[in-house]
Amino acid sequence: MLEECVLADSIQSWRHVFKLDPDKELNDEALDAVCMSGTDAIMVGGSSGVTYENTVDLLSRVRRYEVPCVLEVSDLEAVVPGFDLYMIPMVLNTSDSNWIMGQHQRAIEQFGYMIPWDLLVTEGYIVLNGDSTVAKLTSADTSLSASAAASYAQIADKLMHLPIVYVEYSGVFGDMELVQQIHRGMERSRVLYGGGIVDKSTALQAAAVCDTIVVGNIIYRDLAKALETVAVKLEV
Ligand SMILES: CC(C)=CCC/C(C)=C/CC/C(C)=C/CC/C(C)=C/CC/C(C)=C/CC/C(C)=C/CC/C(C)=C/COP(=O)(O)OP(=O)(O)O
Ligand SMILES: O=P(O)(O)OC[C@@H](O)CO
Ligand SMILES: [Mg+2]
Repeated sequence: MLEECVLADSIQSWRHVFKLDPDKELNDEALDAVCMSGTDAIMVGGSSGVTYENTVDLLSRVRRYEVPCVLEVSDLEAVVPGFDLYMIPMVLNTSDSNWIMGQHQRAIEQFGYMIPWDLLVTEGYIVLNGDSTVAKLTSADTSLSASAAASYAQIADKLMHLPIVYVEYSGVFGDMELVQQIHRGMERSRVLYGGGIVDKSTALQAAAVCDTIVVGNIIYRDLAKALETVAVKLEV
């Protein structure tokens, strides 16, 4: 568990994050390897099939370890108390305001005084894999040029002062030149990159052009390869 005074600031030092999906099975041995890997944080989240029950279950299992554990909120029904931080996505490249601030407005109205504001960290999402669940769910405009994507990132950084720009290619390895162009334009926002990191090589390529890499699906497909990606903490 993180000390309260460093909670939201701690994201500034993250180089590597494992994203665990409550809707997917991971046995105790695999979870032990992930939590003891040296990763900077475990992010719990998914864009479908996330429930209160499977989120509580995963949190309680990760809590056996010292590693920070944060919830990426994708469904209000699955907001569980007890995480170190709550990451709040706002999708920048959609014209559906529901995913920019509609859900957020309803969440704030519903949770009201219960919201631990100091624990909330907003992520400006730029969703770029048109085949991903998250792109379909949010009707994201994924056919962006590098300069268009970089402009969205600048809105997050310079107009909205968001702490995080999340370049989301969930499921495929993205365009590293585009990610680099986004990263070069940032003054304050930290750039998280996720999508198709499947081994040390892809991890190193992504880590070279962003601040923090996020490794997801490969955990469930080839754990040894997933664990290789933590090497970016030493090599970049
Ligand atoms: C007491 C206590 C703990 C109070 C809680 C305080 C709190 C957190 C209050 C809520 C405040 C708030 C403003 C909440 C926002 C609510 C909400 C639902 C916002 C919408 C977020 C959003 C834009 C969701 C869209 C989907 C998305 C971007 C999900 C992120 C995760 C992601 C991309 C997963 C990867 O998905 P993918 O690989 O494509 O698909 P699979 O899951 O199938 O693999
Ligand atoms: O599952 P992958 O493709 O590793 O993507 C990680 C993360 O960005 C998903 O939200
Ligand atoms: Mg996924």
